[in-house]
Order: sequence, then structure tokens, then C-alpha cells
Amino acid sequence: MGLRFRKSRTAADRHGAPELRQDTSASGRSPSTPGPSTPPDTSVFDAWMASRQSPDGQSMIPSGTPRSFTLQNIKSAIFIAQACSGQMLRLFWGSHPIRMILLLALNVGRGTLSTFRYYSHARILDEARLVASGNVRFKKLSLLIAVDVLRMFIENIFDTFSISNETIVQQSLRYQIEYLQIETRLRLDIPALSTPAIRDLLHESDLFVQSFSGMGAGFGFLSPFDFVHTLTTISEIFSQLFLLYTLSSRGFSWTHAIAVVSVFLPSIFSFLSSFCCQEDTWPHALFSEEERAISERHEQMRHLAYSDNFKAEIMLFGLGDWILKTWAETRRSLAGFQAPPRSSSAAMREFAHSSVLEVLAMLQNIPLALQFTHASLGSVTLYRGAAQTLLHSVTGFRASIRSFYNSLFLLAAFHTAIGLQPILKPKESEKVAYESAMGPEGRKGMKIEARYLSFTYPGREKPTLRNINLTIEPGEVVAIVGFNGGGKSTLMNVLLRLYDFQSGSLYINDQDCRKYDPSDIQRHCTALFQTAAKYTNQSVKENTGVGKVELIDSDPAIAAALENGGARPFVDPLPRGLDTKLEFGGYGSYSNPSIPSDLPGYGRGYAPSQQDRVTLSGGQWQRIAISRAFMRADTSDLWLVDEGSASLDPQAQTEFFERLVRSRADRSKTIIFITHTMSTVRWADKIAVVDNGTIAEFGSHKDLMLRNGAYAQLHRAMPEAH
Ligand SMILES: Nc1ncnc2c1ncn2[C@@H]1O[C@H](COP(=O)(O)OP(=O)(O)OP(=O)(O)O)[C@@H](O)[C@H]1O
Repeated sequence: MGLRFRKSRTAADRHGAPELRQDTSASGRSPSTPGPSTPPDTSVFDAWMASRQSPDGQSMIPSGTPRSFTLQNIKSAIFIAQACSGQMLRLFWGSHPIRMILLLALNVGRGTLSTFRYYSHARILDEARLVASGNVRFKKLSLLIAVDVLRMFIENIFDTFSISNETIVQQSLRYQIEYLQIETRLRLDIPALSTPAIRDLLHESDLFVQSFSGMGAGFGFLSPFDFVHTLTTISEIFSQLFLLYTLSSRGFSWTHAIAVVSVFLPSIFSFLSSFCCQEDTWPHALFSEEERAISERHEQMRHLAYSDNFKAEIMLFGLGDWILKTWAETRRSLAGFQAPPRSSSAAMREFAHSSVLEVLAMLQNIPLALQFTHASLGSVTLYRGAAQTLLHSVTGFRASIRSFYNSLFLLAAFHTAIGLQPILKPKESEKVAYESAMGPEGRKGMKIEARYLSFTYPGREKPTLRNINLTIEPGEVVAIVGFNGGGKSTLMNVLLRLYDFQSGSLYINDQDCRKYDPSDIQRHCTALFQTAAKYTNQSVKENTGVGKVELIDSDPAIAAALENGGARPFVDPLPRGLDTKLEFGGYGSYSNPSIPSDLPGYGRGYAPSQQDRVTLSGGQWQRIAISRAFMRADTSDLWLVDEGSASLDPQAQTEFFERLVRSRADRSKTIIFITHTMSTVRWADKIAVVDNGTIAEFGSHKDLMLRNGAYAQLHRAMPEAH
């Protein structure tokens, strides 16, 4: 299946943009194939993708990179603002309508506060100046000071109220935005999440969400919420302009005209030059493949240094120096990339820019010099205050515009992401409900038929599974064996509908599997993955109960699952029983030496770290994972075990298989298990040998031994087989 986005092969194609329609001709899929994770608002998605093209059109800039001010990008930003503003306004409005209006009004009001402050100070200064001439009017001066104190008091109350109102609105908005983002991440399936363009989309969407909590960095983040603050800046600019106007209207002169114009000159010059000098905002080297590779290596080294998981190997193999050296080298290289040597013309431009700014700032003082003889001290102070605030506000406004410009692209990502749908979900009109199958001799369970099934991981060129042909009857027990990297786990993931296949067919209970909602199939399966999840810092109850969340509070159901999983011997003596929290044996975990680590239990004891939490061994974690899988055994037609018992000792492994088979005494479940241990193969009715992505042999132990092929060879290589 080819991913298609545009007719011509652009950088977007090369980076795996999701297709607008399914390319059925290339994949050989049936028309009933579920739709891809098509962004619902493709025009916003197109604008977002277009903004990620590098200026030469040859590559895509990494997600999270600020966009440059090109004509194309500016057009995209305007389009995004138009297309998404409705949604944003609805979100803003929906959070707290009254508080939202207050927020806008208070932000406008805040901008005028400095004008009152300067005006009040100017009047006090003018009055105080009379002290020198002996004409001091104490009553008036006291009144002015009292008014100023009152102004400060009101300003304080205004600020306090406006900050608390803003916090409430921001928290509410943040909640809504984060909720939508988390919901999207949970809704999407693995194929959607592995599509490079969707991953980038979600990354920028995450940055958008982070910008609401002030956690963003590097993108010049400014959430649309923060943009409300520019209302303060705008109102500040207008109120200072008004102040300057009132100063000049006391007797207009050309010096006042110069005053108003000169106040703006540095800002105007700076504003225009920031748009004109594109080289300053587009460091090409930042996006080269070379830098990306170095940056990745840099991150890897940092991760190695920080993560506890690698500590043992780092110490054992003496990797410390190598990690530090590589980290330092990559860091230096990155610094070189981030600060490319400036060309002499760029340096000259920078010099000219700063000199002009300085001259313009100096020009601002000319009106002061001209007026000094006849203007009052208050007017002079007022002029300086207004001029500086204006400069500051316009500069701040310019920075806000730039940040807001960038946040529009993050908004586009968020807007598109929250509309994404899982790739594997079938169309409502074609969906069928799952029903258990009946097999020969009244056996129940899941029937699986794969025909010429092939699968390639997203972003990979070579298929991992090729022409898989396999029929598993309801109630059958099948062992999958083969060499490392052959594709066994991948086959399990495809059977579980965690991944879709590109060609061939897969029938489950005589129905095309693509007609089922994957969650409908998964509800009837239980699985034990090669690397079982460890819900660290969560209780035994939660670690087990998540196997069937409806029963997470049912102590009897959890106790039964722990019994089946062989976990009770070490769970029962725990100080807080099912409520004891479980920890992974990291190097940072705390051990309390006063508690003996050899508490009675199954096999070796656990290492208690605190009264309410324990650190489990690898095998104990595996028993918890098995218990979790047993939580859903009653309602499952299929058990899939991917070396889930590999960490168990031989006796425990036998017990596990006995329990597994006992749990389907009436042969009411299909069981598929992947194993490298030949002693466990005896539990299987049939064996599939997976080699190099295909099923090399399939049959009973007896048949395959007689065949004397790959299985017989594997079997003979295992000492415990004899
Ligand atoms: N998420 C993934 N993305 C890309 N390639 C993958 C992914 N998972 C596995 N592979 C590749 O698919 C191939 C088959 O891997 P798989 O885990 O299915 O093999 P396996 O037979 O289960 O191996 P083992 O016996 O070692 O567990 C390997 O080459 C592996 O690199």
C-alpha cells in the first residue's frame, strides 16, 4: 500500500503524509477496507504540511521547528487562523462565558493603568516643584498624593482580581485542551500512531497543549490564550498615544509632532527589518540530515546517562567515559550548527541595524531638549514615560505577533489531530459484531484463517511477514516456534489486530477481520506479551485488575486471578495485601534494611522497600502479568502468549501451562503461544515454525518430526527435548 498525499512527489510524500484516500489498487485490499486515519479537515492539514516544507522544497523541517516568514507560510497562517478560530472561540467561550468576558475587559483595562500612573506622577512632580519657589500648595499636594495612593490601591485590587480570574479561565481551558489531546491519543490505534506524519502532527499538537500550561519551549510559544494579553499591550499603546496627544494638544507645535513620530521610529525600523532579513530567522543548517542525526545521538547519550535501566551495563562495561565523550562531542557539534559562523555581510547588517536603532533612540530626546525651557517637569516626565512605555509595548507586541504566528501552526496540528480516527476502525455500514465460533467436536473459541498474508512495518521497505498461510480451529492449541527475529511476535500483533496487514486476507470466525471493530475482537482475547507492562507505583490490585477494569474493585476476582497466575504465595504475606504498591527494581528505589527480604513466599522472597510498597523480581512481575491475563480468561475465545512464561522457573512454567489448559477444560478457547522452550511445545496440538517472515512448517509434533525439516532441527538443538 502506498501512502499518497499529493500527485507530485514532494517532501511531504517522502515523509509519509497520510493519504487522503486509501490506495486500494496498490494494496489489493477489498473495497470493504476500513478508511485510513484521514484528517477530517484536510485543508488545514494541507496548510500545516505546506508550512513544513523547507524553503528549497527538498525536505521537511522537523516537527516543532518555528516557521519562517515566507509569503506561502503567511498565507497558510492566515488560512489556519480563519479555519480554526471558530473552534478556538467556541472552546474559549464554552469554558467560562462570563469570566471570559471579564478576562477580555480586564486585559483592556490593565493597559490603561500605566497612563493613569504617569499622569498622577506628573501632577505630583509639578506640584512638588513649587517647593523650590516657595509657592508650595500643601493641601493640593496632599490631595494629589492621596489620589495616587488610592490609584495604587485600586490598581492592586484590579491586578489581584484579574490574575485570579485569569487563573480560573486558564485552568479550565487547559483542562479542556488536554482532555481533547489525551482522548485523541487513546482513540488512535497503533497503525495511526506509527504513521510518521501523524506522529509529527501529534507532536506539534502536544506542543500546542503544553503552551497552555506555560511548559512550552523553543517554539516561541504563545497559546491563543496568552494572546489575550496582547489586548493589554494594544490598550497600552493607545492610551500612551492618547497621553502624547493630550501633551501636544496643550499647544500644538512641530516639536510635539516630532515627539510622537520619533517615539515610534525605533520600533518601526526594528519591526520592518525583522521581516526583511530572512537569513536571520532561517538557519538552514539546523534542518540538515546530519544535524538531525547528531541531535538524535546527543539525546541517546543523555538518556543513557540519566536512565537507571542502563546503569548496570554502564558500570559493568565501563561505558561512562564513552558516553560522556560522545555526549560532549555531539553537544559541541550541535552548538556549531546552532551558531553558524556569520557572514561578513550579516555582521555588517547587524552593526547597521543596532547603530540606526541607537541614533533613532537618541532622536527621541530632541523634542525634550527643544521643550525643556518652557515645558513643566511633569510634562517632560510624562513624555519620557509615555515614549518608553510605547517603545516597550510595540516591541512586546512585535514579539507576541511572531510567537502567535508560530502558535497558529501548532493550532493547525491540534485542530487536525483531534479529528483523527483510528485506521483500523471499519465503516459503520460494513461493521459486523463478533460471535464465538464452533469448531469440530463442539469445541468453542476463535477460528483463524490467514491466506497469503503479508505485513510491512510503517516506514520499512522489506515485509516482516510474507505469504502467511495458517488455519487454526476453535479450541486448538498451537505453538509458534522459530529463530529470533523471524516474525513470531509480529504475527501475534497482526492476529490481535494491533497492526493491519497490507496484502492477503485474515478471516476470524469466517468473517473478514476488517469488518470487525478491532476492540470487539480484542474484548474476546487475552494476551501475555513478551515484555509485560509493569504498572509501577500502583497496587497489586490495580496491576492485576487492569486485566478487566470492570472487576478492578472485586477482591474475589483478583484473588482468583492471582491464584491462577501463581502469584498468591508472594502476594498473600504482603504487609498491605492487595493494596501494596509495586515497584520496579531500579537503582533509585529505597530499601528498608530493617525488614527481612526473605519473607515466606514462593521461591525467592521479595525485597521490601517500604511498608506499603515492594520491589518484585522479574519472575514475580511475570506472575502478576499472568494473573492480569487470567482476569479476562472467562470471556476470552483466544489466549495469546508471547514467551510470557520465559522468566518462570521450570516448575512454575509447567504449572502455568497446566492452569492454562485447565482454564479451557472443555476446549472452549483457542490458545496460541510463542516459545523457545521445546519442553512447552508438548502442550500444543499443532506447531507453526516461523522462519524469515513466513510459515515454514505447520503440523503436529509427530508429523513435523517425521518430516525431519526445520522443526526437527530446532527440536534436536534443544537439550530439554531429549
Ligand atoms: N515496531 C517495529 N517496527 C519496525 N520493525 C519491527 C518492529 N517490531 C519488530 N520489528 C522487526 O520485525 C522483525 C521481526 O520481529 P519479531 O519481534 O516479530 O520477531 P520474533 O520472531 O518475535 O523474534 P524473537 O524470537 O527474538 O522474539 C525484526 O527484524 C524486527 O526488527
